Amino acid sequence: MTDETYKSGFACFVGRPNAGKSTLTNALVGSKVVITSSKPQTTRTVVRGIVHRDDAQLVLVDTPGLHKPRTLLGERLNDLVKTTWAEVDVVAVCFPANEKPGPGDRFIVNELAKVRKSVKFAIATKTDLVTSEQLGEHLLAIAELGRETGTEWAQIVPVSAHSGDQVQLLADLFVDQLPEGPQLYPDGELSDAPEEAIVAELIREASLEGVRDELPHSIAVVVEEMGLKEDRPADKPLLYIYANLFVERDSQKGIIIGHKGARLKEVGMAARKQIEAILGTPVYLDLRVKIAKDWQRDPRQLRKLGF
Ligand SMILES: Nc1nc2c(ncn2[C@@H]2O[C@H](COP(=O)(O)OP(=O)(O)OP(=O)(O)O)[C@@H](O)[C@H]2O)c(=O)[nH]1
Repeated sequence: MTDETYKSGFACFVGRPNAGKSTLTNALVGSKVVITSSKPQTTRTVVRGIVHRDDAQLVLVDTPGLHKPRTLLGERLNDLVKTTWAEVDVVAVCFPANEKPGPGDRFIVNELAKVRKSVKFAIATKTDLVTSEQLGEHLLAIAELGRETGTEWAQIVPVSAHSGDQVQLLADLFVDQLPEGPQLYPDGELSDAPEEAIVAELIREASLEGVRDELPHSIAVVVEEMGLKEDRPADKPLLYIYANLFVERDSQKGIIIGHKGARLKEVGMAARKQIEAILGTPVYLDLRVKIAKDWQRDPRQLRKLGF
């Protein structure tokens, strides 16, 4: 007799920027889709990807980075992160194997240690970038960080999202932690995000390319209108997207738009290519930059922008 118990639940990746969380999410989901939540600005709220298996469904939730809050947005984001940690079945901290665990990692692990009831995994990501000796040292450093902070790692797992090494094992270990439960999403669904949210996130990502340090949290994207153009033949559809990109200040507007609009044009093209690849339809993207003054500090504007 086979065991027919079906399991379902949630896991969430945390880690410093560039730790490899999104890439690992994609590797687990098995699709190059950018996976996002039901709200705009998803990497800052919650990002979900869904791993479908015969025996289980694993919903991956991504959270924004935790940081020292300086604005109302910063505070809300940190609260959101901790609420998520307490609600998921597993919290997995990603430590890139090619970088020594540092103060940033310690900060995250310390905060996580305060959330007592969650099951915690440590993941050594990007293992393809290091030798086995280096990986060994890295794993010891992770274990040590656990001891120092009073964090009990249920698993310490080395993986490479690029080569695929151990990705399957990681999925199995996640599933082991899930409770018995029903299928939460229909077969084949990769994300519960409405298309508008995916599109907004792709535009935001493209607009941050190369200016992340200058404008870390200052950009919000709202898709105002999206639909198939009506006057097109059925075999030549064109998706019309009208989106606003909000920045806080005039100077930021200049950065986004660039000299004679050159940068905005690049952003639009990069975003359009990504959107077309994911939605499978040619896209006409109408992108405008607007100023929503100090939106991060203004509760009304935050609500309007989806926070
Ligand atoms: N060699 C190698 N590079 C990787 C691997 N996983 C991710 N990367 C690279 O590391 C960089 C960061 O990866 P992301 O997945 O965007 O990292 P993240 O943690 O989601 O980053 P944030 O969104 O900034 O928090 C990208 O350039 C990836 O291509 C891996 O397994 N091997």
